[in-house]
Amino acid sequence: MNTLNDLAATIAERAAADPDSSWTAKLLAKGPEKCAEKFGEEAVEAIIEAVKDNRDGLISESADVLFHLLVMLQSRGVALDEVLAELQRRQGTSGLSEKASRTQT
Ligand SMILES: N=c1c2ncn([C@@H]3O[C@H](COP(=O)(O)OP(=O)(O)OP(=O)(O)O)[C@@H](O)[C@H]3O)c2ncn1[C@@H]1O[C@H](COP(=O)(O)O)[C@@H](O)[C@H]1O
Repeated sequence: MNTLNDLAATIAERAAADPDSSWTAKLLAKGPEKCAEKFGEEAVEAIIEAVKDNRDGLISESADVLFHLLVMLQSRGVALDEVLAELQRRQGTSGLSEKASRTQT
């Protein structure tokens, strides 16, 4: 998890950097919609590798997905810690129980 935290900190720093000097700064300068679009593209690429059962491709594309997720969060001012806190809150709650509680009327 340290790697993700370190990457989120780098991305936050890049928000104030010159777009000509950094891919992250360049993407952030294009706005949240572009960051979201890029995240979607990377997610689709990861899906394709998973369907193809290409292990190395899935690892590589998953790294792209995580990086671009963090850029998208940065673009909307959401901290990684907020997402981790939500995951922490869900710990111990079965996904099946949670789904059942939502579908009951
Ligand atoms: N983890 C990443 C990372 N993963 C992917 N990418 C870049 O994301 C870009 C998008 O990938 P694509 O496959 O879409 O390539 P593309 O050239 O845009 O292709 P198309 O637009 O033509 O589809 C590529 O340029 C990758 O290099 C990343 N760029 C940066 N980081 C991290 O962010 C740090 C800061 O990077 P800079 O902001 O560039 O200084 C780096 O030290 C890394 O730790």
